[in-house]
Amino acid sequence: MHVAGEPSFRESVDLMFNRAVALMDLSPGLENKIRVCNSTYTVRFGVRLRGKIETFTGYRSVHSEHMEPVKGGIRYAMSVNQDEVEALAALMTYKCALVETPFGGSKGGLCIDPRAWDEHELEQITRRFAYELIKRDLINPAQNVPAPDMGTGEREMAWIADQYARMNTTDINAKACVTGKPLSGGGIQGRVEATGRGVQYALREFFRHAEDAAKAGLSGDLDGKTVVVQGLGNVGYHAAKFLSEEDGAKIIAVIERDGGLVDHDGLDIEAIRQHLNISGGSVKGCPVGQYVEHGATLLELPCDILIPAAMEGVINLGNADRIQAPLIIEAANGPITFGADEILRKKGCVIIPDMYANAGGVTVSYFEWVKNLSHIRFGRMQRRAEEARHHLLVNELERLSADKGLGWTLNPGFKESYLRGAGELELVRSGLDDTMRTAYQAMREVWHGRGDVEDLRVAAYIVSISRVASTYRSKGL
Ligand SMILES: NC(=O)c1ccc[n+]([C@@H]2O[C@H](COP(=O)([O-])OP(=O)(O)OC[C@H]3O[C@@H](n4cnc5c(N)ncnc54)[C@H](O)[C@@H]3O)[C@@H](O)[C@H]2O)c1
Repeated sequence: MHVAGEPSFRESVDLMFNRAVALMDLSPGLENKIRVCNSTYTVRFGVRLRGKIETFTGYRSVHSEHMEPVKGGIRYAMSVNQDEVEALAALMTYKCALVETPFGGSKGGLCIDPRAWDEHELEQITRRFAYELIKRDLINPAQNVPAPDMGTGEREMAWIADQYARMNTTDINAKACVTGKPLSGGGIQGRVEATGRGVQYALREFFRHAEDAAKAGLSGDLDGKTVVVQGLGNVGYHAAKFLSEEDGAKIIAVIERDGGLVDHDGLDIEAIRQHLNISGGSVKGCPVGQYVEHGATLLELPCDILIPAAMEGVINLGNADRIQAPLIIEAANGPITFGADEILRKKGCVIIPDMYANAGGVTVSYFEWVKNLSHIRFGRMQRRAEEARHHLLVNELERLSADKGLGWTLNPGFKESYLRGAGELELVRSGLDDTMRTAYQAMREVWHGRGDVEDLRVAAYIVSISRVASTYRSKGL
């Protein structure tokens, strides 16, 4: 969503980057090297469908290869364009650096309305798109590893993995070419809900710091907090479900494409999701809550926490001054434009930035990638011999990483659970929780520790950019 007169999504990301580097001591050359997108491949391919040839346009951007493989989702939407894909790829670079997953940043997209095609047609289109990217090493376990994003999920990732395996029959690591796969196809437990789970863990961590919550005029924990969620897709649904079912938060409004639902006593998220499944994604006619036709106006509802979890640019110069939430957590990528960010900051609104807030997805994708490369199942160990093998593997991974200067570090929570022989889901959750806490601490130290950093977004950029810069300094360009 782009409002006339505002910078594009990519320009908005660059302007936010510039705010941070203005407070850092980087050479202009290195600063520019980190900011720019390394490459964007555009592909136009034809597929014979419904008796005629349809031409589709897709992209895969690689923002930074300071670490490889590069990582980032593939989005299916009619609004996909080069500017958007490059902005999202840049955010992936900063996100991976912030949560210390050893990846560079990438992103892909296909201009398509996935709802306009049947499943077998989508499979044909996805396999052809994947073929174009695979043959150029833009999907590859060692170089470029996609994942789901808006409009794609486990199903599309399974098709991509299978397409890669067919084209690379001798690659023993083929499964690691993409993450977010179904469990039966080499996926990992907890990946589907990982981004929403990460939003929950991020909010829990925020409220653990009374001083931070006080900056938004809030206190206590999540219990009883009123929440508005935009987008009840993968990220928004899981975040809303976990916050309401496990933390006692009250979801008072949900905003979807064709309207919104309001109930000041709290909405039943599971019931809305069931309605969306039956109605094909429409909230109209939902027996839960009161229907509001112009859903976007609900972003302006008084509430404690606003969670935009749909798409970029939804909080912009057109509505920023009417937003009343004192705390916004960017579950979507780029939901607040550069101009709106400034207005909200001046009003005292605290924003938990996208590169941190939605990093749960890439964090668990990292675990899935490690699982695929290790070729052993994760989870509770039955026999001591097997346990010993796992100990060896963890130690070996770390030794290899140190020897080759790869900079891989196994996150401590993940390693501890792994060595204890915990179940796979426990392993994933504890690793994710640990990651979200550690990354928050890193941002917080910069936010509170320096007199010139006024918000969490700039703090997050400073942490990320410093890490990317130090990789370049140690390895060379
Ligand atoms: N899926 C992931 O693991 C992941 C990870 C990190 C970030 N993200 C980001 O989160 C956001 C959502 O991704 P997702 O995977 O949940 O997508 P999704 O396709 O599963 O869900 C998106 C939801 O938003 C709704 N929506 C779209 N446009 C809207 C609008 N203008 N107003 C209200 N609702 C609208 C859709 O109907 C859908 O229900 C994107 O910005 C994506 O880049 C996703």
